[in-house]
Amino acid sequence: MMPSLKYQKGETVMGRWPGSSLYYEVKVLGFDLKSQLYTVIYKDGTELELREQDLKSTSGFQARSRSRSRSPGRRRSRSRSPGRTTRRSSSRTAAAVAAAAITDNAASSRRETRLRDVEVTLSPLQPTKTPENNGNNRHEKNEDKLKVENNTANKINESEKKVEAEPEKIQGRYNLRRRKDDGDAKSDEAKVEHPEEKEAKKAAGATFATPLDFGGKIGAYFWLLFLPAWVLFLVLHVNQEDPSLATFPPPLPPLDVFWDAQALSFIILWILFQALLYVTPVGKLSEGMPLRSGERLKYRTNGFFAIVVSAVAVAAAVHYGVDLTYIYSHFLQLATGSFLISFVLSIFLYVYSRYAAPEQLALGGNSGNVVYDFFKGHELNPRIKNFDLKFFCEMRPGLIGWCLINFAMALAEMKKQGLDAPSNSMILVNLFQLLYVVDGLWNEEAILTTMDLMHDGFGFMLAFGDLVWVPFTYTMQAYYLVSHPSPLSVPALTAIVILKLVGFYIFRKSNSEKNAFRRNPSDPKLSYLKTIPTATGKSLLVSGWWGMVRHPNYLGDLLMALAWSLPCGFSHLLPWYYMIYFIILLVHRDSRDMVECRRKYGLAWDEYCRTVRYRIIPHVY
Ligand SMILES: NC(=O)C1=CN([C@@H]2O[C@H](COP(=O)(O)OP(=O)(O)OC[C@H]3O[C@@H](n4cnc5c(N)ncnc54)[C@H](OP(=O)(O)O)[C@@H]3O)[C@@H](O)[C@H]2O)C=CC1
Ligand SMILES: CC(C)=CCC[C@@H](C)[C@H]1CC=C2C3=C(CC[C@@]21C)[C@@]1(C)CC[C@H](O)C(C)(C)[C@@H]1CC3
Repeated sequence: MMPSLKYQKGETVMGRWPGSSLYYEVKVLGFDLKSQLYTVIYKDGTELELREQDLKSTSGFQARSRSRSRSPGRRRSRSRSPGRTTRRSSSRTAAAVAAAAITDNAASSRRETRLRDVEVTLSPLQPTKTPENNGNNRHEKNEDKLKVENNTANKINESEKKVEAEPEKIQGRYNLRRRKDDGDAKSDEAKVEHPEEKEAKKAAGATFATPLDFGGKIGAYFWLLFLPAWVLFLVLHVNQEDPSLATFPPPLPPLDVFWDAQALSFIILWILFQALLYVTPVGKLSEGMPLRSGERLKYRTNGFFAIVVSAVAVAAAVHYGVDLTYIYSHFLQLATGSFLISFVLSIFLYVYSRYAAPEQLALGGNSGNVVYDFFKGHELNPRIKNFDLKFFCEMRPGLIGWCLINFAMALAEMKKQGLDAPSNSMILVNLFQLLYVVDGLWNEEAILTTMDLMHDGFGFMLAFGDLVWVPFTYTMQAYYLVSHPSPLSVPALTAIVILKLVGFYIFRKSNSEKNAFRRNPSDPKLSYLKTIPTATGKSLLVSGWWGMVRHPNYLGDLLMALAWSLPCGFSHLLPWYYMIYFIILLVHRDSRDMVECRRKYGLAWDEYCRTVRYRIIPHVY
């Protein structure tokens, strides 16, 4: 029993879908005094947390005529209603709706049919205007007040073929979030929000979290210590004459060897140089995916410009006598300097996030545990004015620095081995990884639809990953080749190049296909693709690359990783480190994504998984 509460445990009431005015039948499971939120469960088993204002007694609802609900005008107004969301529950609720959407549909064998061009048809009910309704949600008077029977809610009506319409219209029909063209989000919010709602929202944002990853709170301590230790191990290990497991662990140098003020200042200069290029008003301003608030951030996607200018600057420096092999000889000190910067940045990010609005926090980094949130990233998109720290760090200093380090290793190899030109293996590693980075920067906009940008907060994991892990461990193959020549026969070289190109083709095509689809689902160029609609407004691709396996981009990436290690031969495990790490990383990312998508899309995701059975490698995994 929950005394003196409006709704009691076990009671069946109507719960609002945050961001819309749709109501679903839910059962009250509990009430959290601290956050002042009710935990409710939908008929499909999805749990979420709602504020009292978003719950209504069932008696206040009555059935609405079907024809009214289907009128395009009404549909439009519904999709455009202000997204006064309960942040804490929005994504789980979306899953609930998605689940409802597919319930009636799951049994039918839609897999063989063309899955695109289907319409989500709601069977809504309208609440009568009871004093309770009016009292709790005054601002809703002008909204459609709808109740949807949970188990019959969003029928996939195959008979009603949706005409290939302009994207606006299609999004208007499905997208239940606030859209940019609905006007200024903040002013709308201001119109409808009451002080007590603000408080509830604050609480919602402050306490909601998705399930903990990476071993939870204890895991966060572990990773905080393990990741820097592992980089240190690799750097010391690769520096040995014999980097085999027989010389494990590598000897630890005296502490003063780690520190070099000059190395630190070079790193700072490099980051500032990249920051300068980032803010240069050259290149496109791209829009990110809609945030929970419905807002879309703008990003300066001038990465290709940045790498071209950086290459010119590096070439000029070499021309004027700068010895880039400094990077090889001071690798440890440069790594230490980068680590310090990433650590200080992470502390800044965490402190900065304490001043962020609840809706700006990352759901996955909002556990309430300082260490976990520090590690995972508390704020989703920390920005200083328009300078997006996560986007910048992920795409610029580390990524372009990776190519710079590889180039320096090629020069170091020539110097150390007395060569006039780098070895074939070194050229392959340099060109392959350069292609990877240049491609990432050329298609920089595509990163806006990846997990890191959409879901992961910016904290130690990514700051360290971007500034230390990428430049100082992804360069292991090139570093290894400096003192461990690995000659390649022509057939071996040809086979490796083919492998790289096949991997690259799969990687690029699949990433571009998803990115194009997410940006404009009704792009005529994608009209041949089959999709599963979900009630969140987004559809899932079930043919093309994303119909082959659930992560075709990971498959391409893994083939490329193999092509990066093969030129180093099989004498040591060290150059295979990236391949091994990458398998672990991508399998874990795939699992994280499965959990996230299951939560977002509910049964529609299960339907996708039934249709596309393999995760990364067709018929294997
Ligand atoms: N070199 C490196 O160190 C690393 C490279 N990468 C590479 O970065 C790229 C991005 O990877 P990552 O961010 O992990 O994941 P994805 O780019 O694959 O993004 C996953 C998201 O795509 C959407 N999605 C999933 N399935 C479908 C579908 N069937 N139809 C439409 N949309 C779908 C979902 O988001 P929603 O539905 O919300 O849009 C899902 O959350 C990959 O190529 C990966 O290989 C990644 C990590 C490290
Ligand atoms: C163990 C640990 C510290 C994990 C951090 C993981 C990060 C190193 C990676 C997470 C996702 C990444 C991506 C790229 C680099 C590595 C990180 C930051 C990426 C920028 C590489 C270039 C690609 O073209 C890409 C843009 C698709 C890719 C995006 C994901």
